[in-house]
Amino acid sequence: MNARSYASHVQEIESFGLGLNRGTPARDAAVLRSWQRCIERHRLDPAATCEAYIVPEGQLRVHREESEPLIRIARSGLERLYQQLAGLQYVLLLADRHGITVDFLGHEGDADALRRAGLYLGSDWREDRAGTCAVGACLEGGEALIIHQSDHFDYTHTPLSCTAAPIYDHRGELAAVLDLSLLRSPESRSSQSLALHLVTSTARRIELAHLMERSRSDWVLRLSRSPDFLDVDPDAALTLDGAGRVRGMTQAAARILAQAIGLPWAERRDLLGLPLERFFELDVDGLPSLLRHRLAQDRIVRARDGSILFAHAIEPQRGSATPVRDATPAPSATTTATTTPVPQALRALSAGDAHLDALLHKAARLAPQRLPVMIQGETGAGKEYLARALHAASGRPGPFVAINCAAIPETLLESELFGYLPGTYTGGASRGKTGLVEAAHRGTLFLDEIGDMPLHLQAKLLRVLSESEITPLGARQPKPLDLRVISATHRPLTVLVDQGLFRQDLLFRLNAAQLSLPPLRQRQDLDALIDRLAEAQRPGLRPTPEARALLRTHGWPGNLRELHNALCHAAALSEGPCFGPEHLPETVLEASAGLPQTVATMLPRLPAPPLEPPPHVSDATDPEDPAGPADPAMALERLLQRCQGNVSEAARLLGVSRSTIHRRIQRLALGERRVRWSPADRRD
Ligand SMILES: Nc1ncnc2c1ncn2[C@@H]1O[C@H](COP(=O)(O)OP(=O)(O)OP(=O)(O)O)[C@@H](O)[C@H]1O
Repeated sequence: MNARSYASHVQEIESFGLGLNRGTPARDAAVLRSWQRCIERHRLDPAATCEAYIVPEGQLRVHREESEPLIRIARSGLERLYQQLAGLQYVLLLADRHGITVDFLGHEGDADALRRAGLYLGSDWREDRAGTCAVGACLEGGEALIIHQSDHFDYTHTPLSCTAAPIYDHRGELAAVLDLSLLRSPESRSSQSLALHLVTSTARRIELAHLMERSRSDWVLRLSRSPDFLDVDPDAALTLDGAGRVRGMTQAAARILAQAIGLPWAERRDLLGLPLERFFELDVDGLPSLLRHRLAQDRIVRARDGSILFAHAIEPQRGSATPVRDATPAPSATTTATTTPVPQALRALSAGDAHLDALLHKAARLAPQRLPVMIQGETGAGKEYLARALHAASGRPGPFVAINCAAIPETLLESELFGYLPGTYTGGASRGKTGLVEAAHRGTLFLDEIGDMPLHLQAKLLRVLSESEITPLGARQPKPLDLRVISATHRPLTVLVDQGLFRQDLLFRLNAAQLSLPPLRQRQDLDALIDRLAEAQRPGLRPTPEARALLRTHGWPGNLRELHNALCHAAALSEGPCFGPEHLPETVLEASAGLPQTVATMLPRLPAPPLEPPPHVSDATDPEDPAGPADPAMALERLLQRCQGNVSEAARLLGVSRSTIHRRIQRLALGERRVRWSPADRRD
């Protein structure tokens, strides 16, 4: 500790406490308010220093469980923000309303330093414990702010620069704080202005996503000061019941409503239940005129305080008369007096299919246990989604690490899985490498396509699982490991066991519990799924009756992946609130051949599909055939499109194995990355 700067830090705060330098222009007003609270309300001593505090694991689990719906919704926003800042050493924390970090993204290479500094899962940043800090001060003041270096009250935290924004729930209650922190930062406080902007806009988007998710049976009114990004990234949103009364709002919407009627911000909860016409020259009957079929610049509303806004109304979802879900479970896949409650992460996977709901009840009971689970299902049926939801519902503090055993070349699989010490390999990383198995310590290891794992690695994996410890290549001492394993396969593993290609003892260990996902063609919730996935593409987007008829008729060999792709296609080609048959991919349109004449005549004409693949199909689409298209990535992509993303079908056409196709996908960087881990997961 640098004695001089420690002394001057303490002296500045003590002088402030004595009223000697109040109003100093060098400090932001929010910082001074927090210092004052620390001294007068929390009775903290600036001379006392205290290391960051990480709550015990059991306590963290309770906090994560309580925040689970928010964590799930916030996660993609967090990941996008983290990617935007890649390489800048920022750490992202999501803290709950009690100041406990319930989600975290940071570079695992710095894990020890981050944990010591409190930039870690479970860290407690309440102001009355940690003194002035971004999370604590944001929770107290309810405003976005920067707490830069010596703004911190406790000298221990003065190397950090932290920027935080509040996340409010639909009732206007402060629900969480999003924080962007740096272990080491430039001297100038203004260097964090961009971080302030990013963290504020991400918090706004999380609030919007949260509101949208819980408002399926309500009208949604989105508002912006300018028409430019109104339909894609509005400033604010509120939800209204059938009588036009306010049921929910984002923070920005609460500010607009409060300002419109001159209500102080502190009384924002009183906005709920008031009719739309109290705030605007508009009532519920006027909402249809604000649907997206009109140009954004023509959708103008005037607030009662005279301000002008641009608006976008979204109708309640048809057939979704279900009351709003919050912590309240939906009628299916949910709670009864006698069954385990189904956590939101799992509930989100079903749109009302009875078979799937039963499976999700079983999954909810399995989630908190360490029992290995085997997920079976056709390609694209959502095995990895289910594994992620099991992890989210497990409360395990470590990361979710997914490995596709078919996608990693056999020669690399061992080092990827188990890691190695420095100097083990010529050409290996000089610092050695942490394997993916170890990276999943205290979290969940998802082994996709487990049937493709070579026999000698099966033996090694079995040892790791039986002994709960791992010995990286080149190491003498094993390291203890706390792992939950979920595996998935579309192959009949018992047949592989009979053929001597899969170890029976490993199979017994991996499938202690089984979950079999139904293929999409057997699900009863297809209609609701179509609406949900279309909504995710573009709010309000729906199929025309003809397009819906086609989507219902299609056999969906590529399951949810294929449905997702079809709706991306439809969203990309259509404009306005509806998409028709002409916006669907050809593979779906081909189903029109089997439709009743009345529907078939409404469809666009297509060239007749060939009954057999043309004889040159394997040449023309083989990405490695010199006679094929010049761009192997394009050829492989075309082949996969033709097979609706069905890797088995593509492999059959090319006469190669599924793993070969997976390897080519990876080498040519097509589609999703098949080996994934959260940025926080790697320890090398
Ligand atoms: N519950 C879901 N809701 C929305 N989309 C989903 C869902 N499950 C899966 N998808 C879509 O399907 C795609 C494939 O999902 P996932 O990777 O979980 O399938 P899989 O069964 O593991 O596939 P594979 O066997 O090919 O590895 C996802 O990227 C997503 O687009």
